[in-house]
Amino acid sequence: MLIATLPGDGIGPEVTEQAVRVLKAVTGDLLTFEQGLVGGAAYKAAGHPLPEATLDLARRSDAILFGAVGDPDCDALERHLRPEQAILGLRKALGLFANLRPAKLFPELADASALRPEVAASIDLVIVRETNGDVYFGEKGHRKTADGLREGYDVMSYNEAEVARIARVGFETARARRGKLCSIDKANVLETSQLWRDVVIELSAEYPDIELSHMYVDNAAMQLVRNPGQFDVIVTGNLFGDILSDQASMCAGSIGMLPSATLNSSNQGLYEPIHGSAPDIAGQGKANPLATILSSAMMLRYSLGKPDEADRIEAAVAKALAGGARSPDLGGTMTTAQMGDAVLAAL
Ligand SMILES: NC(=O)C1=CN([C@@H]2O[C@H](COP(=O)(O)OP(=O)(O)OC[C@H]3O[C@@H](n4cnc5c(N)ncnc54)[C@H](O)[C@@H]3O)[C@@H](O)[C@H]2O)C=CC1
Ligand SMILES: CC(C)CC(=O)C(=O)O
Ligand SMILES: [Mg+2]
Repeated sequence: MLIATLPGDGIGPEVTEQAVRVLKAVTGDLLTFEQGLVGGAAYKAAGHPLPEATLDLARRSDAILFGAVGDPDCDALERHLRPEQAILGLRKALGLFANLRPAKLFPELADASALRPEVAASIDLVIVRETNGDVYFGEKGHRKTADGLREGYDVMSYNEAEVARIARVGFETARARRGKLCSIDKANVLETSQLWRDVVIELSAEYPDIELSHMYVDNAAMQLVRNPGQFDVIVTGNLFGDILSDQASMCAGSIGMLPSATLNSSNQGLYEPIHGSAPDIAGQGKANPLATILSSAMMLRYSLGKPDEADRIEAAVAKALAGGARSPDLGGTMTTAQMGDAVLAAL
């Protein structure tokens, strides 16, 4: 099976390297890895953040292991040449619309959570975030107002098919877990959200066994830190899911701990940590690779049909943490490679 590895920028290559080591240890010679250029690294080498060769590799692969993109050197480029367009472009080109972001506290990390340990202990949820639409993909630009003021705009929209498609993933995910789905929107203000809520309610007729609730996103941000244990599965749009998942990560100890899978309708998937390229710590061996290692476990489970190997990796991460493995974000001093070593030793 072919795995496209797209390390990208900043800490992306550092964390991806550790995940590849773990994948190789668990799968022997089952997987073939082919590396592609993406993000700022691709722009600098080939003049585009998502070169055709990388897109072709991604299309040919059985699954994609993605690091992160984003480079301060590229922040002044025209929007379509910026590194971040690579991840948006891959999600769109491959129809990767269902971004699953599980957030669960490893008990050993209760002290690393920003929440009191007894509150943090309850977090065990999955954010199902739509990643093919919303304000990220709407018409955008700069214009002048009638008064001659500069104005930026980004159009937010979802059509009913897009909402139903992701809502179905939310209902199915809830059915495989504790049976609770919370749809998060801003229907009190946004028409996009009103349609979102209407469609989710219509679809709920097919899922009478699922306990459906709705919450405005501002309240959801508050409830996530007040009592994260109330959530089982959250389904939400691209923008709200992006923000709420970073918040959920800190409830679970660190942004360096949260993995993700982004699936299309044929279960091809892109697997990446939820964090970005972290230029503030890049090149220093300080990045926590566990989110990427846990993403590789999701890859084995969702795209490669290897649930036992996925379990093995997750158990090894738990064992490494129980044995005291801690990178700086978790209050320790271990380097990125030493964290990888600890997981390998625990396999
Ligand atoms: N999917 C992607 O490729 C994403 C790319 N980005 C891009 O990444 C760049 C940096 O964005 P930021 O807003 O700073 O978000 P970020 O997620 O890269 O970093 C936020 C903070 O978390 C820390 N952090 C992140 N991952 C960590 C890890 N594995 N271990 C320890 N600490 C970690 C960073 O050091 C930083 O202090 C930007 O160019 C942004 O556009 C941001 C989010 C996702
Ligand atoms: C760079 C962004 C487009 C992506 C992001 O923040 C995310 O997917 O979490
Ligand atoms: Mg994000």
